[in-house]
Order: sequence, then C-alpha cells, then structure tokens
Amino acid sequence: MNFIRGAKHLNHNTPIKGYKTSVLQAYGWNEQWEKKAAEAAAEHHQARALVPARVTAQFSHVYRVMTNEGERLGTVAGRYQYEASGKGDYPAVGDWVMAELAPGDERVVIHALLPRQSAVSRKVAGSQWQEQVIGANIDFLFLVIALNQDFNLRRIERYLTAAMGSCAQPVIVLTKADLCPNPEEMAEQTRAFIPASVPAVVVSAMNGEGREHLAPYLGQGVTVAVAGSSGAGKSTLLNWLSEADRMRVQDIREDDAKGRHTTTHRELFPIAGGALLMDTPGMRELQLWHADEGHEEAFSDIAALAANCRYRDCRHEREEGCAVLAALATGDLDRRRYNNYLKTGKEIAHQARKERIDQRSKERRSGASAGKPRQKVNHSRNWDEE
Ligand SMILES: Nc1nc2c(ncn2[C@@H]2O[C@H](COP(=O)(O)OP(=O)(O)OP(=O)(O)O)[C@@H](O)[C@H]2O)c(=O)[nH]1
Ligand SMILES: [Zn+2]
Repeated sequence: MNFIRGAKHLNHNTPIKGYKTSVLQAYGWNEQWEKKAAEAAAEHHQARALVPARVTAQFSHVYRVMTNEGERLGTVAGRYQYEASGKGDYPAVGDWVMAELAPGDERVVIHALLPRQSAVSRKVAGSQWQEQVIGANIDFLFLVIALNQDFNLRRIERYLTAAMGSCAQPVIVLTKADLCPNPEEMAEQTRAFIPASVPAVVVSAMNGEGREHLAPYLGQGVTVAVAGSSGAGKSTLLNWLSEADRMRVQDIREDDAKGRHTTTHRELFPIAGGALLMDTPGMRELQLWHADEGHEEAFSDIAALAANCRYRDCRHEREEGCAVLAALATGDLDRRRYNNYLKTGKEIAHQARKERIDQRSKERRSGASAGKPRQKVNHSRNWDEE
C-alpha cells in the first residue's frame, strides 16, 4: 500500500514561492502541491488568474473552499462540467483545486482539479456503476474498531480491503480500551492478523488515553479521515482529537473572516499539532459501502443455511420451507445474529435504493444535456481557456 511519501517529513517552515500561501499551509499546502499547480499552469496559458484552494465541504453542487484569502463558496466552471466524464472527476472534500477569485466576489469558480494523491471512493449505482469520491488527499485513514463485543478480525480485514486502492495509509484504531480487560493482547492479535505495514494502536477516546499512539499520524498538514461501524466511537474520537484545539481553529476562522465571527460547516478542519481531520457523511458510512460484498462473507453460516430454503428468493422472514427460520426455531442459529443479518441486509438495500433515487433525480435535473457527447477529462488540461 503506497501512502503519501514524505508527508510527515515536509519542512513547513520553507517559504513556498509563487502564491501567498500562509493560510493554505495550515490546510496541507506544500511543495508537492506547489509543483502540481505549477505543472498544470505550465500546460496552459491561462488568461485568468487562478489560485489554489482546498475543498473543505461539499453540498451537492456547491463547495466550500479554503483559499489564502479565506473561506469561500464555489461552483465548478461550465467547461469543467462539460469535460467531466463522471462523478469521480468532480471535486470532493480534501481536493486541491485551482479557482478564480474575482475581487469583491464572495463566490469562486473552480476551473481545475489537481491530480489526487489518494482518494477514498465508493461505487454508486445508477444507469451504470460510477465512482464517487468521498474524500481526497487523505494521508491516514483511521479505521475505528471498538474493543468490545464488536471486535472482529474479519471486519478489520474487510475495512482493510475497502481502504486498499485508496492510496491512503490505513491505521487500525482500537478504541474503548477502557471496556476491555486486555487491550494490548487484542492489539497483538490484530497485528498478527494484518499486514506488517499497517499499524494498530489502542486508545480510549472517552478517557482521553493513548493520544501519544496517534501522534505519529497527526503531524502538521497531514490529512486524516475516520471511518468505522456505527457506534464504534468515531464521533467520540473526532471530538477528543479536535477538542484541544478549538482555540486555534477559531483563530484561523477569525483571521479569514476579518474579525467576523462565523460558524461554518466544515468537513475538513485543522486540529492541535496542525493535522487536518476529515469527517464526511460518506466516510462515516464506510460500513455500508463495503458491507455489500462483506455481507455474504460475514454471514456465511446463514448463507449456508439459506441454500436449503425452499424458495430461491427466500427473504428468511416468514416464508414456508425457510431453512434459516427452521435453524432459528431449533436454536441452532442465534437470534441476535439473525436479527443482525436482517438489519444489515436492510441497511444495504436502503443505501442502494437511496443511491438509485439520487442518481435518477440527478439524471432528471441534467436531462437537457443528456444527449451531449462527453469527453474524458484530462485534469491537467481542463483549464478554461476562454
Ligand atoms: N467506554 C467507552 N465508550 C466509548 C468510547 N468511545 C465511544 N464510546 C461510546 O460509544 C458510543 C458510540 O460512540 P460514537 O462516538 O457515537 O460512535 P460513532 O462511531 O460515531 O457512531 P455513529 O454516529 O453511529 O457512526 C457512545 O455511547 C460513546 O459514548 C470509549 O473510548 N470508551
Ligand atoms: Zn429462507
């Protein structure tokens, strides 16, 4: 698994030439991005003055971006839209973009996306499967697992599978250590099971214990996303990690807003020590987007029983000749496990339905342009040349 080489070792005191970037450095701007921006600029003679910005939140078609002049809302340029070949080409939280910052204008126009270093994405169902990026340029992906009855090596394996290919370095964060009599033993068991390149650390977010184990992944300008099952303790972890630095976040905010006090919805924000935490709804649903393939595997005992159901499309709820219900009646199948099986199955179905509906309404909205030919976008060349 390749991760962002050098992310931890960048010298952030080195002045970066070309742009005024003091605010951006707090958002992870570094020599690598400077280079990418310069490469993109060199390919095109850009009539407009574009500045780099990082996407900190996304609301369907509107983005919140951090520029060196402060935070702005923005939308993508018409040409960008035209050249995008799918959802995956659109900016996502964490992306670096090149934007046009018109003086006196509160809104910016996004003209280009800088090539991503990493992207956590999901496949969404529509008329065809499409990639949707739910977080970009993540250095470390914290996979949160509670050290209680939810602890499960198979699940950890599925998380790692889901994280694979994102180019973000996964870190297994075993939380709720206070509920576990032998957390270090569990950590050892985990380490023995996962690839040696993946760290596993123990914390208790509730008691604020073990921050030193996370410190190596929370360096200046490093972007961290948090994913894991519902109830695993993601919110508690995020709150704990961001708590110590409310003040600093406040300072940046007030600087940007020139004294105005604003509370903005942000899905990417700096914390103590200079790391950036990413908290997007899509990332939180990690358990759902990988569950689909994991469901059968996770409930292979039930799948085996289901092979003997009378009807092939048996839902194992009240059907006659259902082998799953029969096993439940005899006690061979644990009721809690059965309930869990139905519940996750319904969550997956619900998620898939929601995605189909979202996709359909999106297609309806863009119905006018449906027949228009689409070009494959080349991110280094999608600058608006008008
Ligand atoms: N004892 C203990 N409880 C914890 C710890 N971290 C979280 N919890 C509790 O676990 C429950 C779930 O925690 P959350 O942080 O809401 O979990 P989540 O992963 O954000 O859950 P979703 O919002 O459903 O995705 C809450 O009741 C927390 O108080 C911990 O370190 N120790
Ligand atoms: Zn059945």
